[in-house]
Amino acid sequence: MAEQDETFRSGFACFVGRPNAGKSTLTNALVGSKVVITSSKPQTTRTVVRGIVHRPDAQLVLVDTPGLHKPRTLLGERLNDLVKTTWAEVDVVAVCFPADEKPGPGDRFIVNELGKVRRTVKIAVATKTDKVSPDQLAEHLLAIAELGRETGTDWAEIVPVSAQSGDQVDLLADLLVARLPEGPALYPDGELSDAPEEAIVAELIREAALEGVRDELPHSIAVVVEEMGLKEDRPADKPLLYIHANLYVERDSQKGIIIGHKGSRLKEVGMAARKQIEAILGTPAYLDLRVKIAKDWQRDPRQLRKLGF
Ligand SMILES: Nc1nc2c(ncn2[C@@H]2O[C@H](COP(=O)(O)OP(=O)(O)OP(=O)(O)O)[C@@H](O)[C@H]2O)c(=O)[nH]1
Repeated sequence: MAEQDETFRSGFACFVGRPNAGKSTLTNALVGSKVVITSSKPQTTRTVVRGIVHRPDAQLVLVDTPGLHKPRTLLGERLNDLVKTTWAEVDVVAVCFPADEKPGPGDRFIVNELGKVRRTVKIAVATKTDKVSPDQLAEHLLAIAELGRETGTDWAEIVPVSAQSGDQVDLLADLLVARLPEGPALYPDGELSDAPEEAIVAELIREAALEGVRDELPHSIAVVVEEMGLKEDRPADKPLLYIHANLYVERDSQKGIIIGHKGSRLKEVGMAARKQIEAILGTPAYLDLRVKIAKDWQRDPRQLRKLGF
């Protein structure tokens, strides 16, 4: 009997490519009707969740990064550093090369920079394949492979797709999902439009806190983001997002589980949550996490309101 693979995967991918490469259209094609655009304040976030692909076997979160530019100023350089930080934190980066245009210097620059981010899986996507003949497409795929060789970039896959006709879009989804780590869904299923960033941050902290202790603390945990904003004393090119969040449990014993020996577990929770938050919001973050006891909050309407339920 064939064994069924019941692994659930979740993680982050981003599309990069020169302007007009077809990134947005492809995102929409992958996400389908379930488009989720989280509202975000441009001054606090540099990465935006563009869409979430919900599948029975996986959740793929597509994030946006600002365009990478040839740096002409120090600020430009710092911005590019931020892009690279995001690239390093997502699980897979897909570079889009429109099939109706030859890869050029702009593409080379992006691929070169991406090549410096060693760990992240890179996939090349030949977009807009409906616009070219099979021969032209073959030539295009060879040019992408060649660009990979010249820049020392190891393409995990080279996939031709047409977001317009839908051709190979499912295959691309499969290939992206295959590169995600095993893990639970990061967002609730279904519509999540305009989820405020605070709610996303709270959910990520909650997930991190429950990791590994789900049996001991089934639902007795709530997270409230008390304060969140860019620190004002930072230079514009070195933003730091300050987040103060309270983690509420019901009992003293639960507090002990969350905090761990000499605070070791809480430290891990904070680090794991911070990494996810930074990957989603694209800004380095400082997370001030405190554990509090809200006795029997699950049964107390006043407490529940305070906790945002
Ligand atoms: N024929 C065809 N056109 C496409 C396809 N994908 C995108 N386009 C068109 O190409 C143009 C650019 O597509 P976008 O998805 O906006 O490209 P983008 O990379 O997000 O562009 P920027 O936001 O400028 O970076 C639009 O006019 C799309 O309609 C495709 O698969 N086939």
